[in-house]
Amino acid sequence: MAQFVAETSKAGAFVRQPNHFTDRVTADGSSGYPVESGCYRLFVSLACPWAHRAIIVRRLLGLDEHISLGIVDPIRDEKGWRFTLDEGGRDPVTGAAYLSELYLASDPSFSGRWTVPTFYDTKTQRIVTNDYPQITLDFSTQWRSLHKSGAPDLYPATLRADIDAVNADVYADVNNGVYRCGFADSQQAYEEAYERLFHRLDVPSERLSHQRYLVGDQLTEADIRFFTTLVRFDAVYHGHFKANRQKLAEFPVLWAYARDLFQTPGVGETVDFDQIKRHYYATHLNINPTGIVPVGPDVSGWQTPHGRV
Ligand SMILES: N[C@@H](CCC(=O)N[C@@H](CS)C(=O)NCC(=O)O)C(=O)O
Repeated sequence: MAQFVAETSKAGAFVRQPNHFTDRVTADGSSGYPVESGCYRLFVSLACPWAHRAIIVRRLLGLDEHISLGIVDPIRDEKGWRFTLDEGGRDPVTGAAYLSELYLASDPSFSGRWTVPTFYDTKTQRIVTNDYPQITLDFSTQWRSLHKSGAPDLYPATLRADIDAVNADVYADVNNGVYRCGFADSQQAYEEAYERLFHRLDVPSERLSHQRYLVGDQLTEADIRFFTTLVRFDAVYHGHFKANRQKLAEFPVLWAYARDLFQTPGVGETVDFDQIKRHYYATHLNINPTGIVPVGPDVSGWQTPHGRV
């Protein structure tokens, strides 16, 4: 039985649902949602790689001063993401007990999965977007007036074409590729996803042996997107999703690269291995019916010197 039946093809491959809310916050406000400090709330799970991108970019750009963060319980129940980490089991800003309440208040006909990240406007009390690839690009380009001084340019105009090309491959074969391994409902779909995943890990391994970052000589959106999958690799994807040709720690270049990113101020602090493991192992019960969460791996290696320059 597939993890998500509605998102499984006849051949047993996982085909991710499209994003439903695709409005945008813009610098000039032409979208109806202007950039404004203190108005918007980002709902995340610390376990979720798509949400993790937004957490990291928000932090690196200093937008944590301007966009509040709502964190759901890493373990969903049959009604989805819950605010059980908050006092009284309700999000303190919206009063919601479940993220689904915000989806249905924004669109009563919504019938897909309620997903994080969700970007919410506290003024109109509506979801602006759950379009995760656009959220971080807009943080970089539209929210510039509120970036902290010295914030990195994670999506520089001159590198955008390269960043977009790398992101497209990494999305298909790595970010979503691990899910295509884990949620495959046939041997063939799993093996295809597995081959593509490890091919796509071998290619940047070569590139990263002579350059510090994926595109150009600076940290960009491409590195953040790659990182959120790499940091989960040994803890969950290797075992739970059967992405097990190698562990990340067995790829010398990629492992050093990932540690370099982890040790970048603002990045490692956003990683919560406990919530990551509990979410995957205790939520996808089709894959792990006992719900037992593994004790390992030892994550102390993330702090060891990476030696990259
Ligand atoms: N919005 C995208 C990606 C975001 C996403 O998949 N988030 C996961 C967590 S990593 C989620 O919220 N899943 C909720 C669910 O499966 O019910 C999608 O719809 O597939």
